Amino acid sequence: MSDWTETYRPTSLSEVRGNDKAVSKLAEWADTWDDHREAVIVHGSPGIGKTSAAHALAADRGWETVELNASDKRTGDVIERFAGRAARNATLGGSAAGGGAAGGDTASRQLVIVDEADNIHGNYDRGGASAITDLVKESGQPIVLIANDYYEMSRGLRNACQEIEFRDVSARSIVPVLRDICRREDVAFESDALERIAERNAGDLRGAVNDLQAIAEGRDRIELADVVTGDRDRSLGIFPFLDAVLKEEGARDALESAYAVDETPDDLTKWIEGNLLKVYDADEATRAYDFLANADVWLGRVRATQDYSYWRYVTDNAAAGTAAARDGTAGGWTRWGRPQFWPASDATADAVVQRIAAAEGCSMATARREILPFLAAMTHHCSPRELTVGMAAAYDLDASEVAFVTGSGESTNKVAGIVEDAQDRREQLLEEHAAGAFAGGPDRDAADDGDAEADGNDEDAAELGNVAKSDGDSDSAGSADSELAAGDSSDDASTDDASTDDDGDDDQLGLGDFA
Ligand SMILES: Nc1ncnc2c1ncn2[C@@H]1O[C@H](COP(=O)(O)OP(=O)(O)OP(=O)(O)O)[C@@H](O)[C@H]1O
Repeated sequence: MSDWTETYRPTSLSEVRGNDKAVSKLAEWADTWDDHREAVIVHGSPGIGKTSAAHALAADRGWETVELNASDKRTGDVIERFAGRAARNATLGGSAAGGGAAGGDTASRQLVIVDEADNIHGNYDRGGASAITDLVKESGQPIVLIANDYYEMSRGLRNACQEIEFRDVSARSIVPVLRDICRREDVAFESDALERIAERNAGDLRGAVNDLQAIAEGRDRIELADVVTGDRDRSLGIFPFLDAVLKEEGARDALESAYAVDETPDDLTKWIEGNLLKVYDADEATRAYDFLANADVWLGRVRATQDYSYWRYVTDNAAAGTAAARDGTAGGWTRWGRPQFWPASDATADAVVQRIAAAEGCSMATARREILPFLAAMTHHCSPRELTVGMAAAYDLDASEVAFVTGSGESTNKVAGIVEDAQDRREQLLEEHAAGAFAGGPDRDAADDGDAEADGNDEDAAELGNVAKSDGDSDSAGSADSELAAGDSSDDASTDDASTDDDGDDDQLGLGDFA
């Protein structure tokens, strides 16, 4: 049987269900392209017809299409070749014509469709999102950028484009599509059954069509009972599973859902752990982490004994426990992400782990397994910001590394601002630190006041930031060091602050310095 989502893909804009306003905006964008020459970002949840609408638009206008995937590194080059400067006077087929760019012969235009455009950052390796923004601005052909998450795209790119939001397709609009397919496939149906399929796919038309096809296989009539049984029988995808455990189901149902997913308990545990904080509040997460810790203990036992019967306790804790830790249910659509620490060979992960291990004096394995997950949980999506800045400063993380730990988009302003502040923080601390060690700069006064904040020896340097020492000790240590510092600094302390900047003693700093 061919894939029904392909067989019944809309071939004209008039066949795209729901989103009438968005569809007419898209048509208007295309028809006025010669006047504005801007790209458009079409965004919304998966499976609601964004890509189909772009193709249908081209078909209606008689335009060729070029479909590119933003997560493919070559996409930037391809856009540059076909839609960038070079395309000003030539069409994709190579004909230097009055087509596309020159206006007039719009029939020979090509519509460039860039899928997963919210993944553009980090994957386009020649200048990142800003380079692609330039290409989009200068494009000689209309470009449709398709994205799930509009705000994952850089502000520059967003500003350079028009925006059209596609909303989830209501169950009411999904049912007629399913009905139509049943008629064309000669499958009889009970209306309740189609309604049930539409409802359980909550706005995702592609999901509904896929479900319909799975249930219709081997049947010439679909009844409600088939759909309900199908609910239990079908192997559950990981995203519906996460919906079930983290948002919708109680412990028992969540456990059954876990059995229906085609993933091993250790992978399931990672998926749950990696996505928990997207929906759980602090209290729920605290309870859930207890269960996940138990799951981890049982995973350890499986590894140690190779007795896979223990897996059931992993699933009990990870699925049923985590579901039980939730206070209520949640709705809406959540962008579930792959667990962050799977690619053990990932270069960014390795760089971060190395930096943590060096700073904390622990092994890479400890940094990877025991520290990194905590940092990720504490700074999820860069919140709280102060702590994230502290972490970035402590381990000298760049934007890709902050993005990796926090799960935020690398090219977002949020991450860029944090990296900048972290850099300032490092410089400031080094300056303060150096000033204390040599008592040269403005901090000299503080040292003289007996604050003892500027103790320059290594031991205390490691504690810098927690240096609110008790008075007893600090007085003598402080004055002794102040004298030493004064002596040391006699050569250069009278010069301006800059002389104290570059001591190169940043290896003395630890996380405590920044948090
Ligand atoms: N609004 C719609 N009208 C008619 N069919 C639709 C609609 N939305 C989705 N479909 C069906 O689902 C399939 C997938 O839709 P499409 O690829 O356009 O979704 P999408 O929103 O681009 O998803 P993604 O963000 O995952 O790329 C289509 O081939 C079609 O069969």
